[in-house]
Amino acid sequence: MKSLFSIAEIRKIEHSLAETLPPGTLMQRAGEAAASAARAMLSGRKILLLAGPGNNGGDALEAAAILAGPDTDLDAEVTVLHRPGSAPPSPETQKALARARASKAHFVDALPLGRDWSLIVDGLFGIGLARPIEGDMRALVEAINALGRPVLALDVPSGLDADTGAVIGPDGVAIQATRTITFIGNKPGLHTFEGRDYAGQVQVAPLGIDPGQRPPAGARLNEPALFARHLAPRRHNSHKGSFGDVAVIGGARGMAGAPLLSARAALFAGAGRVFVAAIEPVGAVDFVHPEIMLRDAQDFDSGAATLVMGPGMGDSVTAMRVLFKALEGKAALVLDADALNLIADSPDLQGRLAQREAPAIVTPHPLEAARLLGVTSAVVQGDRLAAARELASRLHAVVVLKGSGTVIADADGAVAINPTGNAGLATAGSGDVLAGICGSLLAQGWEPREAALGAVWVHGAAADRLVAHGSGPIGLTAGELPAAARAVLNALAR
Ligand SMILES: NC(=O)C1=CN([C@@H]2O[C@H](COP(=O)(O)OP(=O)(O)OC[C@H]3O[C@@H](n4cnc5c(N)ncnc54)[C@H](OP(=O)(O)O)[C@@H]3O)[C@@H](O)[C@H]2O)[C@@H](O)CC1
Ligand SMILES: Nc1ncnc2c1ncn2[C@@H]1O[C@H](COP(=O)(O)OP(=O)(O)O)[C@@H](O)[C@H]1O
Ligand SMILES: [K+]
Repeated sequence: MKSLFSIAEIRKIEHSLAETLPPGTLMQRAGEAAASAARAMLSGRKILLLAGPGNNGGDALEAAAILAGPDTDLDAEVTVLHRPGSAPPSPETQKALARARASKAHFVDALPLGRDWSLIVDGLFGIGLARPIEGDMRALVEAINALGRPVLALDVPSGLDADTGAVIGPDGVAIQATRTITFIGNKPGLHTFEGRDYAGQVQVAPLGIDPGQRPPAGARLNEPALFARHLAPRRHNSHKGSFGDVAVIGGARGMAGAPLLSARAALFAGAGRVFVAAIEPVGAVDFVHPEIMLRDAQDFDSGAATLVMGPGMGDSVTAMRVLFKALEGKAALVLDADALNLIADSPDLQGRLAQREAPAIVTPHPLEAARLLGVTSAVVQGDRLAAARELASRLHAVVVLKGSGTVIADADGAVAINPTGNAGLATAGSGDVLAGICGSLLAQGWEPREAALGAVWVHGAAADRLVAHGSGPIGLTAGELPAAARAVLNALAR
């Protein structure tokens, strides 16, 4: 189980362990794990360890004591830049400091210039940082980032909020790590918002704590195990009616492409029949995918189809009317883009959505989520997990809050962060494709939460696959995603 622990949850675990383990045990184990991670990353001889005033600094000092200690076989120059605080360090940090001082590690007070570090270990601040990094420390962080050398962050890149993935501000800075070794359990902030960029590769060091001993975490990473039960191979004796109908409603004037992208994605993700009901119809057939049936939204009878509403839908009276009709009806819904903006403007529509019985998945990007919550997008991004949870509970729907490290939340408060995908997805239309995949999986009978988890995972993996084959991240187009998503889904089903 890929649990993600909040800082409060980690502190609780730490307190309960403190009653059974001899003092300093966890810091020693953290130092050992850090030292072996450093050795695995090292190519060269010069290691610089940054040790801050708290226990994160203690971890770095333990690591230095091991790397430069009497038992080491490492042929390396170990330098420690220690920045004590005004308050005395914890007893375990004091012990670590004494051990590091007694080793062959060389202590410096300022960043030595002109040294070509093979590896920098960041033990400035961990989960105890509660205000922006300022003054000398800020200058140090900026100088380290400017060196562009490999950096191993201990627990969390210094300056990053392990709960939210935001750089702690206002006007804060954070260490740009190549790899992060995080202690006891994985943390949400390493996987969403700015976290993925600052943390680099994330490795968990459980410090000898049996995962079964940890209390359940409030969040987790998305993975195929969460939706695998829907991935059974198709029965031979099946027909198009076995895989559901999807109707994409959108396409105002000048926006005809958006619903077509959703529809193609729905088709490639396996829906039996796919319609586009356009607000402003532009043609009788999609010549690239004539499988898609084109209709006029004004008089379209969607029957039992799953509705994907919003791509390029606009805010016309017709758009409003079809949205209202859909909210009145019993169809499973995916609400995206303009459908969300219309709902954000109308407390009545929000109430109707919250009171519906049928499944609904809403897929806002941060600005759409902000409009729905009546806050700014900076507030949403400042705590993406909280925003997604709040929206799911208000709308009584599964919420997919898009962006780097997409957050999936349901009305029961369960939250997952998606690990697949890359910046190639930052291109027009990729959200339309995601909405289409969500609708397709819903139409095929997936439970809403699993449909959202599956769609987001597959959508991101499709982009990763395209990048692996050289079609991105630069210049990746949304139109390439459906075929790649189909390949990912079939590989999973096999
Ligand atoms: N949890 C566990 O079980 C384990 C935890 N372990 C490790 O402990 C880490 C947590 O340690 P921690 O609580 O001592 O906090 P930490 O991140 O070192 O920073 C706090 C220090 O920074 C200071 N300070 C704060 N803000 C500042 C600022 N802007 N500018 C300047 N100073 C600032 C603050 O001082 P003060 O706020 O009092 O001024 C205090 O001195 C955790 O991430 C992990 O690495 C491991 O040993 C294994 C087991
Ligand atoms: N940097 C990124 N890393 C991972 N996924 C991203 C990134 N940027 C965008 N995405 C994904 O791309 C899609 C963009 O959707 P959206 O913003 O609605 O775009 P559009 O409206 O143009 O289709 C979402 O699924 C989002 O999660
Ligand atoms: K750190």
